[in-house]
Amino acid sequence: MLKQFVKQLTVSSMRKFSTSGQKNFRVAVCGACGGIGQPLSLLLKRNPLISELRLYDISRVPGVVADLAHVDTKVRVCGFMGPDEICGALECVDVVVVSAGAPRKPGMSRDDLFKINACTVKDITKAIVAKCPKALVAIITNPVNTCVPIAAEIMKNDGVYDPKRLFGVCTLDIVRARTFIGEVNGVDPKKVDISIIGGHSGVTIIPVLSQANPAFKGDQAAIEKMTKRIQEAGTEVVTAKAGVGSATLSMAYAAHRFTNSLLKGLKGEKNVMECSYVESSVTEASFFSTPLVLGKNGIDANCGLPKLSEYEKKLLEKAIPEIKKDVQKGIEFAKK
Ligand SMILES: NC(=O)c1ccc[n+]([C@@H]2O[C@H](COP(=O)([O-])OP(=O)(O)OC[C@H]3O[C@@H](n4cnc5c(N)ncnc54)[C@H](O)[C@@H]3O)[C@@H](O)[C@H]2O)c1
Ligand SMILES: O=C(O)C[C@H](O)C(=O)O
Repeated sequence: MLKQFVKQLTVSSMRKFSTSGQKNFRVAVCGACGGIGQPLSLLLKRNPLISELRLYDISRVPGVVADLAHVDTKVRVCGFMGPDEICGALECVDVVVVSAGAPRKPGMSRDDLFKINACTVKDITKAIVAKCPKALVAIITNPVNTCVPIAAEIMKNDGVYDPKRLFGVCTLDIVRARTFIGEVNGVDPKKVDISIIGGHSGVTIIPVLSQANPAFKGDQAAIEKMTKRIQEAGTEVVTAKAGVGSATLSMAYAAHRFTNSLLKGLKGEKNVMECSYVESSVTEASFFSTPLVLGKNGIDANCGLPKLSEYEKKLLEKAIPEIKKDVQKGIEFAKK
């Protein structure tokens, strides 16, 4: 019955659109009915670059689709529920955003989610390989540092891996840094330009405060305090939510910003830049986040390491072994 309802709402989902036009991209959200997936889908429903939004989850899809479909924008909303329907969700999409998987509870590290989420990422990647191997793939699911290498290995095994098209979403770290620096500097957060390099967990999150624009106002103690606040901001939310999840609204906002940048790049817009955790030769870690220029094929250029202060160089030294460990864990899991 439920499945029939979902299918009714997907009647036109298989209609093909040319992606040579500039504003008719198809985007799939995997984990669309979750805490991040729902507000993210709402933001995407309002995005003028999107013609079709495919919502995939293992439960609650009919209700979310019926609700979202009433929003008065042109974006067509289609629902797909359960593993039997994932292929329909991914057929010929341009961008896949993956937020499927469990969030942290207080006391857990992101790495503690590995056991629960690694299989989810593996299964979704297999479907991506089968149905939309050329799509840009943005992974939100934690632990990002490990989930992205898992997806890369699965794609490699099937001979469809293109490192320019696979991204770990770290945009929430940037969004937070802009907010916190805006508060301290007394400026509009939207005017703050900051890069965050490394990965997306604890000490692997390296805010490059020395290059912030406008310059970060504060002595070394203030720099260290701000660095720690940005590194621990996810835990701040997990603690405040007291067992019912982690960041969802700010994450949906950040994921929409990142997805929109991917779409602007695909559309051919110039100078689209985002930091993202991708395969990299910039440091010894084979995956690493640095500022990237986005274009029609995903990554156009990796801008490499920004200039670092002595303090940031020490943060980098500490982060690299952690990221290498996280990457290795993903590679070993994918090989099993
Ligand atoms: N990258 C980041 O900055 C960042 C920020 C916040 C949260 N996260 C991570 O995002 C993930 C999702 O968080 P949330 O708050 O939305 O969690 P949630 O539990 O509210 O939602 C997750 C959704 O995924 C669905 N799901 C589970 N297994 C699935 C599968 N195999 N296929 C399809 N859907 C499946 C669930 O049904 C649920 O609707 C977590 O792993 C969390 O740690 C990452
Ligand atoms: O902290 C978490 O577990 C979720 C996410 O990675 C975040 O940074 O908010």
